[in-house]
Amino acid sequence: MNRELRYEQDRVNLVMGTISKEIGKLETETARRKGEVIQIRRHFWDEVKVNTDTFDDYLETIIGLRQEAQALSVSEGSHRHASQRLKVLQRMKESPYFGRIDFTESGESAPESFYIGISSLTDEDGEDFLVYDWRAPVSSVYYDCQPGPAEYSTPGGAVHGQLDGKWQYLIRDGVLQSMFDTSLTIGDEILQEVLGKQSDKQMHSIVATIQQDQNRIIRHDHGRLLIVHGAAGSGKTSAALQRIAYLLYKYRDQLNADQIILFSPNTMFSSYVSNVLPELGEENMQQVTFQDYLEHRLGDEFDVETSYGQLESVLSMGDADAKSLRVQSIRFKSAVRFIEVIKSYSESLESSGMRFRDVTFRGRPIITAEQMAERFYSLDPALRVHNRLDKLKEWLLGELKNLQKAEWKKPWVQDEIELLSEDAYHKAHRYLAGKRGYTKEAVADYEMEPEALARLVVHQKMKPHRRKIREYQFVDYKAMYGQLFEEPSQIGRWTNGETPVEWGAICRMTTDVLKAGRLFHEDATPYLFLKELILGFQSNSSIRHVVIDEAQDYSPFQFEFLKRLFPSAKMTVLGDFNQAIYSHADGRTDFSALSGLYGPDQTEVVNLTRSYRSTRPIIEFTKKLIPHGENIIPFDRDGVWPSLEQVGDFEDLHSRIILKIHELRRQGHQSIAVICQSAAESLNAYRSLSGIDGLKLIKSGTGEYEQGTVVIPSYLSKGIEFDAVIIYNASRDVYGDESVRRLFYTACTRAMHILHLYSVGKTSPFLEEALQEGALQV
Ligand SMILES: Nc1ncnc2c1ncn2[C@@H]1O[C@H](COP(=O)(O)OP(=O)(O)OP(=O)(O)O)[C@@H](O)[C@H]1O
Repeated sequence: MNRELRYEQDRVNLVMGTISKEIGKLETETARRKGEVIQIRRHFWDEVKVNTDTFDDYLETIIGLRQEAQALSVSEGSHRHASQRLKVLQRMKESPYFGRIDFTESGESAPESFYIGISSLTDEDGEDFLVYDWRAPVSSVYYDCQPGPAEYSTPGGAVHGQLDGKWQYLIRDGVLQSMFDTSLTIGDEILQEVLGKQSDKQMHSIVATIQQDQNRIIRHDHGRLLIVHGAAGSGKTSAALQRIAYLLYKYRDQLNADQIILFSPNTMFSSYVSNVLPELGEENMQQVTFQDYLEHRLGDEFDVETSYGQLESVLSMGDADAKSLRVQSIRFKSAVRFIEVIKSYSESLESSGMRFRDVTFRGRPIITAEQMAERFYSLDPALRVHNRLDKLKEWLLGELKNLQKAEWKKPWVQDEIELLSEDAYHKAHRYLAGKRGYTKEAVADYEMEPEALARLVVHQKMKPHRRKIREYQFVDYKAMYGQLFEEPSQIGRWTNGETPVEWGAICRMTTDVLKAGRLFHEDATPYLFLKELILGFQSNSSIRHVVIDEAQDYSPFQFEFLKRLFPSAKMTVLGDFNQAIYSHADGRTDFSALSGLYGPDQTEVVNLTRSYRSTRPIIEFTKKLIPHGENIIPFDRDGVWPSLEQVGDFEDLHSRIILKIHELRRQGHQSIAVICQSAAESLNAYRSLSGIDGLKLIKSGTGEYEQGTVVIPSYLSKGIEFDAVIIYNASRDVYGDESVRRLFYTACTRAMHILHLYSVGKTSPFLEEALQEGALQV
């Protein structure tokens, strides 16, 4: 070992010693805190005297409860904090840092060395930093600068100086394996090693090898909207997660993980990425799918088609006319123009067209929809729709009260009283006694008046009606959305006379589906949007950052909706239009439709063109599947070229796939995916290949990504990666239509090390260029 390495190893030893001591202290601390939490939980009620006899007793009880809850929350918080720090230190024990910069600040005569790791560490006195957190201001120099003049920003202003050198360390279990002068490019050697590994069940953080353009995304900190358009495998998801960790660090006094929300394509993806933040000692942000949100908001009203359901339906349509109609419907209803239609339509409701539902009581309408419409339009037209609805609501509640007065003498009330259970009777007695001022002890003295009981019975009977009115269930949103499609020519009012091609047929199709109680996926957001415009938006102001991954799959309509839903949030949008798999994105190649969302001053676009996931030969091949693929730059990792086997029939196909999987397993590949176009094709493939041991079928409901050998539909493989990918049938029959090119590209770009394609019969035209240019072995 040369002198320099020995010096560095000694330093590693010193840092490791400090880490071990801190771990020791923290282990004692976490055990103590844990004991404290258990103790408080166990004796929670012992410490609180529950007494509600008098108001003062009641108040004392509440105060006692609150104090105990506070003590519990403080102890739990300290325990959580200590455990998180412990986890980080345990990771640092394997590798305390990964980088170093030698930086001479202007005015200083000698450089200072800054060692960079996943978290900060000071010496035992807490005075000197042994390791700087990768998110500390000075660490940006490591990711951003080349030797020479350099600067970094701090809350107190920019710090200028000279970067004298930049080093990378590979430390395993406290032993320095190697160090590289990485002054010019960060991490080629270490990146090679990281990327050459087998894929994992879960995504990992990339702190040690963040690249300069990715760092721009991570540290971006101005404007409301950051758009990242990047090639498959360029690190969009990774950068987004690192960005969240960065924001949590930078704004640790003002921001917590609950105020950040990540929109994922599906729950399997959510589980796949859920490890990155905890690995860095941060709590996970909230994760949701747009589909879950739709289901949550609309599931009670409709059978809502999922995005995958929509995709499957388009993929499986044999009738070309029906398919074209559906695709046109999807495109029109997802576009910016339709947002304007819905807005104008909702404005038009101010003067006419509001639809209501009869309020019925005991099976007969007591206030009809027509009466409500009449009342609504008799209100001051200067009032906004939702204000008029408020007034209508008050009127309805008043009407209900009047009705209550009229009802109590009716015979049905006596019938109900006779049918009251003993328990219900006693409850009513207690309740009325309380209202008459009888104390608990004197309840038995109260003699219930029959009239009071009758009124109470009617009041109770009307409870659900009052609730429905308070929830505005008297507004018939369904009818109002349906009304938009009742008379096809009316849309011209809101589109300057232009009517979309086939609009009449789209209207008929939509009306039929709505009548059947279903809602097409493309109608779900517009429907919700209309509902919110009518009633006022239900927004969530506590969310400060919204991160949308696989954003090419969201329609402009959905973005507009999300913007209104989270009015106080900044948005980070990550996507790749070459992987846009839904019909609404056809023809779109970038996020320009989003430029109007917050305006150009608030919007920044970053392009990532370097791709890391796959070996160079795989990227060279996949580049040839898409327009302008030549712009994608592969990270130079060697590997075998993708290969293609044409087979005569499915029997032959299955026996070859089985042999291939055995071969791949023998070579040590642990995650192998047989990627099919659709769910239907996946099911067939799975049944035919079920002899392979441990084979799993991934379906749209699969919640957790399990590693191994899987059969998976192309659209579900988004965002995930596999050591080896087998394209089940890259034939003209399956991938012949231009509309599935992006789906095909998405499937092929999932491969890290090996990509093998089969084709039953004629091959897909998407492969022609690759075949001609020798980027695919046959
Ligand atoms: N700077 C980096 N250092 C190490 N690994 C990286 C880096 N950038 C990306 N990777 C790796 O490349 C792979 C692809 O990254 P990621 O999934 O974030 O890309 P993506 O752009 O979201 O891909 P896609 O759009 O295809 O889903 C992952 O294995 C990730 O760990």
